[in-house]
Amino acid sequence: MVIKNIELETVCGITSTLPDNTLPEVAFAGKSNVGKSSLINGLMNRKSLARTSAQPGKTQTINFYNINQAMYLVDLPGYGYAKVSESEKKKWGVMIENYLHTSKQLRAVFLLIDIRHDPSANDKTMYDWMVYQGFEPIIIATKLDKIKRSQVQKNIKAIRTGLDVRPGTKIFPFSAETKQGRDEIWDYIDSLVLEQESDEVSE
Ligand SMILES: Nc1nc2c(ncn2[C@@H]2O[C@H](COP(=O)(O)OP(=O)(O)OP(=O)(O)O)[C@@H](O)[C@H]2O)c(=O)[nH]1
Ligand SMILES: [Mg+2]
Repeated sequence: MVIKNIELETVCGITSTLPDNTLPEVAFAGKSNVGKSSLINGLMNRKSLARTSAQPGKTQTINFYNINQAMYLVDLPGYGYAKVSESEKKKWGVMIENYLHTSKQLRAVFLLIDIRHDPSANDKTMYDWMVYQGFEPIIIATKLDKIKRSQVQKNIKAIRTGLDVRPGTKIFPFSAETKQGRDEIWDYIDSLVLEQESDEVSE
């Protein structure tokens, strides 16, 4: 995707109505601080359009970035952030699940896992829930720059095992620091969006 034009078009809080978008969407889920907003900045070639923070719990709304008037990248709040109250956590959970459940334009869900750590129980619950909802989650192993190159395959295997992913599940390693993995992720997103365009032509 050659980025020509980006707009943060919609920001949805807990009580907002979700937009009735007509363009395809791809969404990025994962625990707080895993690097969702940083990945979206990396994909958009922007330093800080999506706000990021070393403190978990930065993104508290669902943010829709319109790319080239062709599609949306959707930044979700993280789960598993200990400092948020139980009731707040529940509301965020409901907001995320409601979006994933009801969006008509969602073409793919990416689940981000920190490449340094085995997936947590929350990660596994999220993965299983997505599969149960009929998604084929694509995994992005984030913070690739934080481990040695010789560790990469071993850690990716640990993510595969920890989530017990379905055979054939794609796992893309990515670093927001070096942008390694960016082109592969865009190629994959492009293939999803272009698929829809060719469907429209043939209809
Ligand atoms: N070294 C390194 N740091 C990263 C990478 N991706 C994210 N970070 C850092 O990790 C922290 C969290 O990144 P965010 O992008 O805000 O994470 P998030 O998943 O959006 O977090 P919430 O919005 O709180 O759910 C920030 O300090 C980032 O700079 C990466 O690939 N490499
Ligand atoms: Mg964020």
